[in-house]
Order: sequence, then structure tokens, then C-alpha cells
Amino acid sequence: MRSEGEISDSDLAVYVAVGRNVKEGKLMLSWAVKNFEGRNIRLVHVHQPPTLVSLLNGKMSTSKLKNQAVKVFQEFEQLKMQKLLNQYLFFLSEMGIQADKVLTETNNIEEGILQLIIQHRIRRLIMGAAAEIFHSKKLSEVNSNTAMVVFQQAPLSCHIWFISKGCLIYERPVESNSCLSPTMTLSSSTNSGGTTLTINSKENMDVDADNVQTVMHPIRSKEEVVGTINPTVPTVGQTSEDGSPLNLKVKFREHLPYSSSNSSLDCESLEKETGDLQDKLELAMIDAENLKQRAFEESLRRWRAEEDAMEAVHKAEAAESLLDEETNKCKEIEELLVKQKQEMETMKARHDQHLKELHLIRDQKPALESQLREAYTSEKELEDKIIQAVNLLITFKGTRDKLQIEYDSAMRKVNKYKAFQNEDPTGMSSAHFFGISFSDIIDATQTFNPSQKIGGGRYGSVFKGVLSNIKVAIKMLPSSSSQSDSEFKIEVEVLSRIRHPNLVTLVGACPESRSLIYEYIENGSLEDYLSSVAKTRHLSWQTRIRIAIEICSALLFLHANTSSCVHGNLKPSNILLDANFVSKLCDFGIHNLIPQNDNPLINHKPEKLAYMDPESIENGELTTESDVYSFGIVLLRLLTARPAEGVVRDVKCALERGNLDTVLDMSAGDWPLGQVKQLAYLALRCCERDRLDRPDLVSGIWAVLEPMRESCKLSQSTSTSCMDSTSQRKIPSHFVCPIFQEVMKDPHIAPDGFTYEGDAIKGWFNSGHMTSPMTNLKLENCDLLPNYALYYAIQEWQQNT
Ligand SMILES: Nc1ncnc2c1ncn2[C@@H]1O[C@H](COP(=O)(O)OP(=O)(O)OP(=O)(O)O)[C@@H](O)[C@H]1O
Repeated sequence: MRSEGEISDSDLAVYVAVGRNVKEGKLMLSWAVKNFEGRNIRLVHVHQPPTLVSLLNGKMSTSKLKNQAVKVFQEFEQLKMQKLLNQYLFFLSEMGIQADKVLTETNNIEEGILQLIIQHRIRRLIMGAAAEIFHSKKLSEVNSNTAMVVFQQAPLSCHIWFISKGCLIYERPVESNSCLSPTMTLSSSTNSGGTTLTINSKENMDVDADNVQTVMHPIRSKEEVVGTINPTVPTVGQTSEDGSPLNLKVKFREHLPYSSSNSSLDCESLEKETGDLQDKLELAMIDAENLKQRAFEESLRRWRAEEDAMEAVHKAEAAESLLDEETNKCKEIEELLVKQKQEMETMKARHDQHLKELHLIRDQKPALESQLREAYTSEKELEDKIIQAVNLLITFKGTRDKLQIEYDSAMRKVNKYKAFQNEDPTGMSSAHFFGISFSDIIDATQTFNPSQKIGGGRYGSVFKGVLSNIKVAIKMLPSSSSQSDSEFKIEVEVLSRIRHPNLVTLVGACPESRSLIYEYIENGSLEDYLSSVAKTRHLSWQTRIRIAIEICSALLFLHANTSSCVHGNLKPSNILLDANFVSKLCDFGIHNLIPQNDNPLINHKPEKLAYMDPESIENGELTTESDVYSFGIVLLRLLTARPAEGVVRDVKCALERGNLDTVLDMSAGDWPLGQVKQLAYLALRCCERDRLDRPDLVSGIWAVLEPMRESCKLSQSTSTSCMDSTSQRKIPSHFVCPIFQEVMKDPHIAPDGFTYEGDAIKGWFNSGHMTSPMTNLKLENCDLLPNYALYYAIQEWQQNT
């Protein structure tokens, strides 16, 4: 408790009543700080709670509003108020002033201010002089109902400053004899007429009559208050002519302090007073207009507030519908949950069922696994059986193919044998030689005397000898052959029937010793001439071309034969030259007497392999194209006399470089380069690795060689330079009949272009042949022409020798 006369905090503090107009409030605070430096500043604020019931304006009862919405609205208003006051506090704190605040909550602002003055024993109060819209520095009077009510009803001990736009408009100083007793209490009661404030104070009972009248009289309304200030103005209840309540503005300076001295009025003063009253009435009218304006603004504010309330109601309704929706969703979710629960239970039941089945399967697993193992085993067994069966099938197929080949070969031989049984073009029979015994062979070779040996290769050794006073060459085949005697005899019989001027004649055989007996050819082999180092035995280019033609003719004959005999071993060492340098092929068809298994290629010398068709080396198969390949190499050797290995490469290079003459064997004389080039290209084509790329013997090779025959003959007859002396003394080869092998007496030209002895060729045709004895090619006719030129040449040669 504070003792009487003791100065309290509130006695010294300056209270500043601030409203919603922050700008005005801050100006007031600035004024207060400036004029009351060092004093505590306290904010006075009356919070007007939201009047929901009035805002709703009967459109909706509060009961309809959810309590929650009301609460939220109130909290929102409180927050707004706090924010407002915080702005003031912050404003002061920026000036270094820590301020307090005193608050109250009531609908009536002036009532709230009065309550706070009394409650906090306020001695110094600063407040706005005008309503919010009327604030002005030029304001000369208090222009606010609130200010007027506070002015009128505040305890006289409270000094009040009325401020507008930061300027002091009016000041109500403290009455010298006024004081507020600490025991003073404030009671307020509300009746239908408005608020009544009563200050109960013993001391107040002693103050002068004017003050009592001002402060102690119950106040029923603002108008009544105003009316009590000046008895000359109209009293409460008075209305203006337009019916609006008269709200009279009081000019404080005129009325305060109030003077009670009334003297008798004379007429002049009465008129003056009437004039004053009229002025006041006009002022009151203006005030009434202002009030009307304010009432309109109030209505606007209220309308906005109503709008806000309606919005809040809508929000509340929306929230309610949202709530309903959420409730419905909740229900749906609950239903869904129930459904899912049921599904879960069903699934669980199924899961249990599956689990049971799984257990059952697990129990059966070992049995199934053993079954599977058994199945695997039987599958493997079956697979093995299938593989075996397939292998067996392959073996059977191979055997069948082999048998088929053997059968075909046998059939061919049978056909060959049959064909040759009917053929004996020369009328020569060699059958009498087939009974040659091994002892005859021993005698003929002088027991294989090495001096009698004239050759030897992979097909055995060759001895010269004499049988029945005939010079023969005996070829001793390898004795290890797996061929039976009967097979050997058949093959030999077939070979012995192949007769051609350019083939060495097989005259007999000894199956016992596996030996073949050939006519003896005097002049050695072509290899002897080509590889002669001393070049003492050289061949002219004409002879070489003729040999090539003869060999081609012999091959044509072999290939065109009904049994289509492949030579299979064509090389210069198997081309023998007789006394007239007529070439004769030996060893033809010998590969049929020595099966390939008995004659591995591995034993071949590289020089000999060079003549072999690369394809036949790879697959062991001999074809007519194999002979073409060998012929190509022989031809290249005739041209170059170079070793068989590398001759293809050498000639190719020379042709590419355009200097073929550098690789030619110049011991043959002056090669006709045109023909040589032609022959070189032909030979290279024969040596193509792919069989299909090689030329055909008839259309590709014979067609090139045949035209060279005549030119070659003419050159040979005119040229003597390249012929050795021995050959000049010998019978010219073209004087000899290809069939009889004798100098012709009656030479005739046949349709194949060759000249034969008249009787020999006629006998050939008469025995039913329509082919050439030289080429075995079919002849168009059997017309013969006497070759008189040759006849006279032979006559001349015979006379000379
Ligand atoms: N009928 C024959 N008249 C004269 N000499 C012959 C006769 N047959 C073969 N010769 C001579 O025997 C040689 C060797 O011939 P043979 O065919 O056995 O051996 P090769 O050709 O070198 O080898 P391969 O056995 O591989 O054919 C011939 O070069 C030739 O000199």
C-alpha cells in the first residue's frame, strides 16, 4: 500500500491513448517524448471486441456458429490488436524508450479510457483531438466525441493534452483543488439509456459545486454530457429540424472555465446572444452533418465487418462441409479397411492352403527328384544310343557310298572291257603277251640287272629287255598292292587296248610279278632333253610346239575314250620320244593299278608334286582337269626349260613385265613371239588353282594349238638350224602314219586334218569308227583326200637318203 502524498510511478508516467490510426498515434508519441523527456511513457488502448451478434445482423444466430469459428475470430482480433500495439512499442524502442501498456476491452472507447484513468490513477494523459478522418495540424478545436467525453468526464486530477497531427490542439490542466483519493472506486452500471459512471469518493463530496456537477452527476449520454457543460446549449433529446439528433460541438475555449456570473440581460445583449445562438446553431448543424457522415462511415465499417463475418460464416460452413466430407471419407476408408481385412483373411486362408500344398510337395520332392535323376539317366542313355545309331548310320552311309563307288568303278571297267573287246583298230592283238611268266621277266631283264634299269619312280622301277626278240620296257609295279590278280588283269587288259600314235603301247603284263611290258621307245624322255645341262640334246621350238600338240591330242584321245581314262601322272619324264622325235605318253592310267592308299603323296618329291593338280593333292581325286593342270606345267617347261617349281611365277612375272623372251629357252632357236605369248597365256590358264577356271581341252586348248600345227610343220621342213644332225638323218615325223607308224606310201588327209596311210584310215572307218584316231573327236564325214604334197616330199626324201 502506498501512503498518502507518496508519489507513485503512475503519478509521474505519461499515458498516451493510441487507437488504430498508427500514423496519428506515432505523432502523438513523438510529441509526448519531446515534451516529457525522462518520463515513463505508457500506452493506453481500448480494444473493441468483435461484436459478432451485431455483425450477423440477424442473418444467423450465434448458436449456428460453431464455437470454434467464434474462438478463431476472437483470437484473430486479439492478434491484430497485439500487432498494432507492437508497432507503437517498436516505434518507441527505436527512440530508446521502453514503454508499458495498459489495456481494457469494451465496445465504448471513451468509457474504456475513463475506466483506465481511474483504474491506473492516471495524472497525465495525451490523446487525439479529432476523429480519425479529421486529424489536422490546423485543427483549432477538439473534434471528437471520445475526446469530448473524456474531457468532460475524466477526473479533474488528470491533466489531458489533446493532440492532432503531432500538434497540441487543446490542454485541460489539473484543477488546483482536485485530487483522486486512493479510496476512490469506480462503479459502472448499464441501463437502457447508456453507461453511467459514478465516482465514489468522500473527498469528492467536498469539492465545489461546479466540479461536483461536472464529475459526479450521472451521465446518460454524450449529448447529455455536452449539455451539462454549457447550460445555454440545448439539452438532451433535442432534435434538429431534419429530425437528426443535435450533437452540439462545444468550443472549449469559450466555455472553459465556465463562468457562472449571470446579470440581468438587456435587449442588446439579448439580440447579441440570439445572434450567437444562431451561430452556434449553424455550427451544430455542421456538426450534425459531420456526425451523419461519420454514421455513414460507421455503417460502411459495419457493412464490411458484416461481410467479413459472412465470409467467416462461409468459411465455417465450408469447414463444416469439409468435415462432413472427411467424415464420409473416414467412413469409406473404414469400409475399405473392413473389405481389405476380409480380403486379407481370404488371402491368409489361401496362403495356409498353399503352405499345406507346399508341405505336401516338399514331402514328394525326394521321390520326384529320384524320378528326375532316373529320367536324366535314361535320357543320357538314349542320347548315347542315338549318337551310336547316328555314327553307325554314318558308317553305313560311308560304306554304302564306298560300295557304290566301287560298284560304279567296276561297272566302268566292265564296260571298258566290253568296249575294248569289240575294238581293235589297228588289228594288233596283244593277248599273246599276257601269258608272260615271271621267269620270262627275269630272263628279259637279266635277273633285274642294274645295267638294264632305265628308270624308277613312285610307280616302280623300269628295266629294258627283250621279249620274243622285241625290245621292251618292263615296269615293275610295287608288289605291296592290295589289288587282286583278277582286278589287275582287267585293268591291264583295258589299258592294253588303248592305242594311239602318241601313247606308248602296253604290250603285255605279268600279274604274278605285277609288271607291265611296254614297247621300247628309243630316244629317252622329254625330261632328258629339257634338263640336259650340256644342251647337247636340245629341241627346236618347232619340235616343242609339235610335242605340245601331240600330247594334247593324246590327252584328248584318253579323255574322249568311252571309259574316259585320266592319265593322272603327266610330266616330261612320262613323255618319251621315238626315233622321229614323235612324242609318246607312258604311264597313262597306271594310278588305277595302284590304289591311292598304297601310294601316299607324302612320298612324292617336290619337283614331281609341281605337276600335280593342287585340288587333287587336297582331295585325292583325279579328274580330266587334273591332266589339264599338268599339261599347263609341261607347256611352260617346253617354253622355258625351267624347273617345274616356280615356272608359273616366272612366266607370270615375265608376262607382266612384258619381257617374256627373258624366260624362254633360247636353245630352241628364234621363238615366234606371237605364238609363244599365246602359248604362255594358255599354259597359265591351265595352271589356275580353281579347276573351273582352267580351259576346256577341246574348245580351250586344242582350238589354240591345232592351228599352229601346219605352221609348225612348214617351219620345221624349212628350218634346219635348230635340228640336230641326228634328227636330220631320221625320218621326218610327219612322213610317218600315226596308225601304222611307218613312212606313208599313200598318204591321205582325213576330216580331222591329220594325214594317215590310206589303208590304215580306211580300215579305221570300215571297222565302224566315226571318230578321229588322233583325237577321238567325232568326225563330220569319212571323206579322204590324197595328200600329194606330202607324197612327193616323201618320194624326194627317200631318193635323197
Ligand atoms: N617304254 C619305255 N621305253 C623306253 N624308256 C622307258 C619306257 N618307259 C619308261 N622308260 C624310261 O624310264 C624312265 C622312268 O620312267 P618311270 O615312269 O618309271 O619313272 P618316272 O616317271 O620318273 O616316275 P613315276 O614312277 O612317278 O612315273 C622314263 O623316264 C624313261 O626314261
